Amino acid sequence: SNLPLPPGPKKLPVLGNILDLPTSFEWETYEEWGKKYNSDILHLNAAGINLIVLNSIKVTNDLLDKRSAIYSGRPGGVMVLELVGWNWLFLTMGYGDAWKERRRLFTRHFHSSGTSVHRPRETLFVRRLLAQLLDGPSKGLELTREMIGGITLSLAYGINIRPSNDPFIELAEHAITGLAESATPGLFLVDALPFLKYIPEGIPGAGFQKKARQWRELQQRFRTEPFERTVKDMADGTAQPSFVSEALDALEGVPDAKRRREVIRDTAGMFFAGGSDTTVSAIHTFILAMLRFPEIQAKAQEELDRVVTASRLPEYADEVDLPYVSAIVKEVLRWRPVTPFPFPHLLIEDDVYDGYHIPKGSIILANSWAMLRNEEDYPDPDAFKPERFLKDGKLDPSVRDPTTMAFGFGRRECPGKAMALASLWLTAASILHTFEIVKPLDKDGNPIEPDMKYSSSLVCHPIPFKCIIKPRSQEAERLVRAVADNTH
Ligand code: HEM
Repeated sequence: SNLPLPPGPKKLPVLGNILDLPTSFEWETYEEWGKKYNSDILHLNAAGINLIVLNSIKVTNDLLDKRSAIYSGRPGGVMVLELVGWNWLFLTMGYGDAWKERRRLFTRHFHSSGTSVHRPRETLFVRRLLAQLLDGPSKGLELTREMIGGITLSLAYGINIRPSNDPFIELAEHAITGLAESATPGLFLVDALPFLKYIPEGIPGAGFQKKARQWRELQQRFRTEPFERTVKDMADGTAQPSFVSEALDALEGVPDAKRRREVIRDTAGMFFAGGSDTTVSAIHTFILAMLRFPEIQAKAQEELDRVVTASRLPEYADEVDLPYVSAIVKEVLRWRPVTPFPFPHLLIEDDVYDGYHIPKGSIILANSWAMLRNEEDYPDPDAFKPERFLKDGKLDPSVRDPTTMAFGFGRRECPGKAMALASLWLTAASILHTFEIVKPLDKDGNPIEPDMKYSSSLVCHPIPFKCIIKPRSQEAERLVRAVADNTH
């Protein structure tokens, strides 16, 4: 093409920008570069690989949404993922038939009966969480992580998850730690240096080889063990309804059943792989924000007391009458995005945009972090301010909804969005209604302030912090125990 590439930092021969590329909190550097080069679309080159960074909602919508037929690939042959063997997750698959088949299977499960598939199970697990918090007020972070793991595994496999130390949750957690680490955006650059692949394990600096071997073993167990358990439970007649049981039932008499069974097995893995760490990150940010801003917590509790009253727990049907709680959920997703850089897309054909040539094979990085903090839509973006979404006591539809950016874009948009929002909303409403989130005290009786730091990875988490989640009143404690007794 005779057209120029989008602007970006000066490139060295062969290496391109590889020496300039940030390896942590990349989204912040790319936002700064956007300002420096006065462009919402940037071009970088990592030793021959074209990277296109999109820093605004307009450019991202124009390309990833409106031209999604050519912007929905995934960078193939990501070496680290291949080494660990995660290519069976459809999150990592290119835009082709294998991806389409799995994505269709996944979404059909939720579309057929909508929210009734996941909400009852989410309600059960959230209520169980409340009872567990009574006995472990300082274990909020661990208990919410186990709860989300339980919801995703239960919906995928119908396995009866133990309230704590469940072996399937532990296996899945360990396996996904490997995925999260190996999929960190900076590590994509290892692909630009393919010789790293051949360095023997013992050599210093090649530690990732050894890690990759351990991660591979866990990945293989995660792929098969929970699925085989459901198959066994179905044979014994003890299986609870789940994605796997319903999809396998529908296979009766279908040709090609062996291959399809493998497709079902691998699609089921996406529930935990896509839905666990992400939703946990959002819930932990919610807890952190409530700890840091007690006045916002109190306002939400005032709303809950008025609408739900102390005699019962919040339910999904209350959502429309609890705009402040809903605004908190939106602000959680905006203020500290779970995936500041969603999983990269790949452009599968040459394209032209705004007078720029965008080469086929470019890796597209949509900077959700920059979009969710743009000052035009969200003045004073650093502040945690649920009020920005409200007008006259209602959600204000004229304020851009962060959920249109927090869950990715185009045909690759997160298919678990509704489930994630439901889990997050009910957890937030239920904890706020019955508990108070407070800072623990040090030995001198002073409150321990959370340091508000975050990890830099594909899925970002607050660095673990201390908090106490204690019942708001004896009445609240009695209510939680009574409901828990009825749920078991
Ligand atoms: C707060 C929670 C969540 C957030 C922030 C989140 C965010 C994302 C993002 C940003 C993507 C990439 C989109 C893109 O490429 O443009 C994605 C993909 C995906 N998510 Fe989620 N997600 C969440 C929860 C869930 C849940 C609960 C599930 C399943 C039960 C799930 C399943 C998936 C799957 C299967 C994909 C791959 C889609 C594809 O490549 O076609 N996610 N998610």
